[in-house]
Amino acid sequence: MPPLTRGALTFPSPQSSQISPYLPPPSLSQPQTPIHVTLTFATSLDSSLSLSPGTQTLLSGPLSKSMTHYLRSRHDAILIGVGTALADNPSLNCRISGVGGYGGEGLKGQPRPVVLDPRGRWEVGESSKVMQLVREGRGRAPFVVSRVVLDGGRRRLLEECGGKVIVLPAAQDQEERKRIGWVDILKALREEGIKSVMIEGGGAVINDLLRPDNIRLVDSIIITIAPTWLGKGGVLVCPDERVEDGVKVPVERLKDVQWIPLGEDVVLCGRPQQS
Ligand SMILES: NC(=O)c1ccc[n+]([C@@H]2O[C@H](COP(=O)([O-])OP(=O)(O)OC[C@H]3O[C@@H](n4cnc5c(N)ncnc54)[C@H](O)[C@@H]3O)[C@@H](O)[C@H]2O)c1
Ligand SMILES: Nc1nc(=O)c(N)c(NC[C@H](O)[C@H](O)[C@H](O)COP(=O)(O)O)[nH]1
Repeated sequence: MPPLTRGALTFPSPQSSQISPYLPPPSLSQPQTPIHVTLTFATSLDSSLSLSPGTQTLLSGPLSKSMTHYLRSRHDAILIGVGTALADNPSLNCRISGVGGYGGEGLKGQPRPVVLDPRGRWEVGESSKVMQLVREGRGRAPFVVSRVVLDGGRRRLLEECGGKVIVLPAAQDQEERKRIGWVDILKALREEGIKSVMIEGGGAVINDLLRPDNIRLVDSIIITIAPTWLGKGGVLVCPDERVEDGVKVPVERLKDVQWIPLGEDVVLCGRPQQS
């Protein structure tokens, strides 16, 4: 057991064993289709991710927060939408004791941050926590997935520290041309050597992944439910309704379900029926 380092977290092994079956195996020899995807987020009892768009709301208690960092240690990459990058200025590193920067060697165990930013809205600058952690040797440089080539300044800043911009075309077969297809996004990550990704949100990203044509790409879903209501006006997890032959049907129901109490929160693990 490495010595506890400043800010390092631990996650108890009884709970990590319960969650492990939903995570990518430690060495993914068989390429997944195209990679292992875990969708994970924290929600209130009224299905809100935050009090309002553009604000960060702490929902997870200390134990479920540690779980998130355990999940981060078990994936090659963490992906968020640009709305979350702008609202939260997140660190997107792993702070579990024993990973690189937290008692471990180099950047071992640190996931690659990926920001889905189709129009290049994220300012990758000195004030970004992700970049501060890169400088401190406590996190990897981010990849930005975009439809546009970022300006030279931002591109250089990213590339100098090992990050990059991945430019992908807009989706062809979806009604919203602003989107990038998830198959294309996952394939591009696979080409970068990433075999597993945890997708942390926010609302637009989660609701997009819950569409019938996208949910089949998700291997596992791990949701922290906090004992609080945030009220109207929050950022909701509420995908578009699903209609088949003119009749409304459930969007999705999970299989292989487990409920794991973690402090005052409960964590729901499951797999989509269609994955
Ligand atoms: N509780 C949690 O676990 C949690 C997790 C993440 C974020 N949040 C909260 O969610 C809020 C942000 O959510 P949001 O919905 O505003 O933003 P978001 O993070 O979902 O980002 C939305 C943006 O992502 C891009 N995007 C999404 N899908 C895309 C696709 N298929 N192709 C191309 N681009 C795509 C678009 O630019 C879109 O505007 C914040 O308040 C944040 O604090 C909470
Ligand atoms: N598990 C979880 N519980 C929460 O209560 C909450 N607000 C988030 N939000 C997820 C989102 O991705 C945030 O941006 C990161 O949780 C910021 O966390 P870091 O700075 O990277 O530790 N996630």
